[in-house]
Amino acid sequence: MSDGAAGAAHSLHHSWSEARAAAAAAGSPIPPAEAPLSACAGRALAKDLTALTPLPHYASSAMDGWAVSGTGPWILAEPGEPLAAHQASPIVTGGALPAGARAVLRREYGEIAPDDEGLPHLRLGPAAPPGSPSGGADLRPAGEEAQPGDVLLPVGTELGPAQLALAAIAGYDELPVEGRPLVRIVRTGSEVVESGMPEPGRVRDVFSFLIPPLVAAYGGILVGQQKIGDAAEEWHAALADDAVADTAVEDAVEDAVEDAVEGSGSASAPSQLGPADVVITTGGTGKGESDHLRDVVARLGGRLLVDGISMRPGHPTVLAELPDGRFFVGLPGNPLAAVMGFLAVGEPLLSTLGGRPPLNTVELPSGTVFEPELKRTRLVPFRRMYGMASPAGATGSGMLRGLARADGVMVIPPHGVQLGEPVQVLPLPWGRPLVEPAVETAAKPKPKRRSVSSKEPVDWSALDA
Ligand SMILES: Nc1nc2c(c(=O)[nH]1)N[C@H]1C(S)=C(S)[C@@H](COP(=O)(O)OP(=O)(O)OC[C@H]3O[C@@H](n4cnc5c(N)ncnc54)[C@H](O)[C@@H]3O)O[C@H]1N2
Ligand code: MOO
Repeated sequence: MSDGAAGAAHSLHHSWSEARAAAAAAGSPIPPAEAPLSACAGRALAKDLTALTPLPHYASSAMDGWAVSGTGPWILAEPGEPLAAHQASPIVTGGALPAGARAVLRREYGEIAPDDEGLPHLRLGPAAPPGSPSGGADLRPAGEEAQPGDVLLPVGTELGPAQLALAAIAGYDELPVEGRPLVRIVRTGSEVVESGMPEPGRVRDVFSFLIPPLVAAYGGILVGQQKIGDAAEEWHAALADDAVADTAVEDAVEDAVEDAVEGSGSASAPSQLGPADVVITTGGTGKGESDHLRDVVARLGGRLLVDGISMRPGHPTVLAELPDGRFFVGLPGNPLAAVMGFLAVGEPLLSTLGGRPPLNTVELPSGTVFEPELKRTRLVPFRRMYGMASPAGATGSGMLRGLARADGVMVIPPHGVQLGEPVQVLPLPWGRPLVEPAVETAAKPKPKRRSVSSKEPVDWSALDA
């Protein structure tokens, strides 16, 4: 460890609330930017999305059949050629209407038969409704959905599948979206294995499952994951941002953004290196020989903002800032400690960078007594039972059973908590809601009985009442 880092470490030991405040104040919201459509899922539009052209942008057929002009019988013209009166040409659903077409005759309503001179012509078949096709039948006029300049989606709209589909059909390849932090995860530890039941001394990786959903829940976009061992040079190579100037790597990152968005929160997240606003490391926060985080921060000219938090578990958590503007969030290797470290500094940092307020605690009555434990906040996974927060059990720093059944995390102050006393709690993104959803008590008005005309669509909504 360098002198500078060691010197800073002592004075940077924060309380739980100081650490959260320091992380929230460390950065400022990332400005809006254009992003490829494939990287926009879950993000909010930074400007109104307007129609660039009429929607649809050309007049087309809504049915397979013939585009026709005037009344039948019709002389057959080549597909796509302009039609004069009493001419028709074959057309498929979605096909561009030829100039002069006034309607579409569905395939099942027409038949091709020889005329008096033995030439094939189109006439109405026996199944055709009388008078068909009426003018405009089975056409999709250009601009029937929107005119150029119409607002398709207002600023602030969260982009989901339907909104992205609308943007795509309106011809957009990129959208202006709210700024969101790009996040890279570097998992460390030569003892960590990725599959199977490891031998003693080795451990199965948990962070590829735990961290990506936390990143996504608090507004980060995962752009890459990497696993390294314990060598100092490996750490340095992984955390130095040499990759930024490398266009091949930038391409890889673009692919990674797409993969991360498609499989958001999945364990099969990409493993490419790439530029990121925030790098989250796991393990190596201790002061052992294989713990290099603080050294690398010092070597890269960075500054420790938080170096240890008076909390349990997760006390060795680190937050650092680099001269290139990146942040490092150093999470302890113990699984539960890492989640708590993430809640302490990762969540407020990502929320701020994404332009959102940090997560708020809510109050629940404590289902048990916590004796005082001076100078240390305890973070305890709990289950909501009968409206109270009850510790989930098996909540040691290296354990996961408690977390696996928890709805949220109790923030126990150093002076302890009495049974039934309100305690601050934080939600977990995968937990049940911490507050019971309000029960709807107002009686719904009884739907009026009315006769249903066979021509009107039937309103089945009364069945939902
Ligand atoms: N002498 C001291 N030793 C330790 C202290 C201390 O104050 N003095 N603090 C302890 C506390 S508290 C914690 S928390 C850990 C922090 O450890 P590190 O962040 O340095 O992490 P590692 O030593 O690399 O690993 C700790 C533990 O976590 C397991 N691990 C690591 N990565 C993974 C992973 N991807 N999936 C599952 N488990 C993982 C690793 O095998 C170790 O068992 O330090 C204490 N020691
Ligand atoms: O702070 Mo450690 O996180 O208790 O195991």
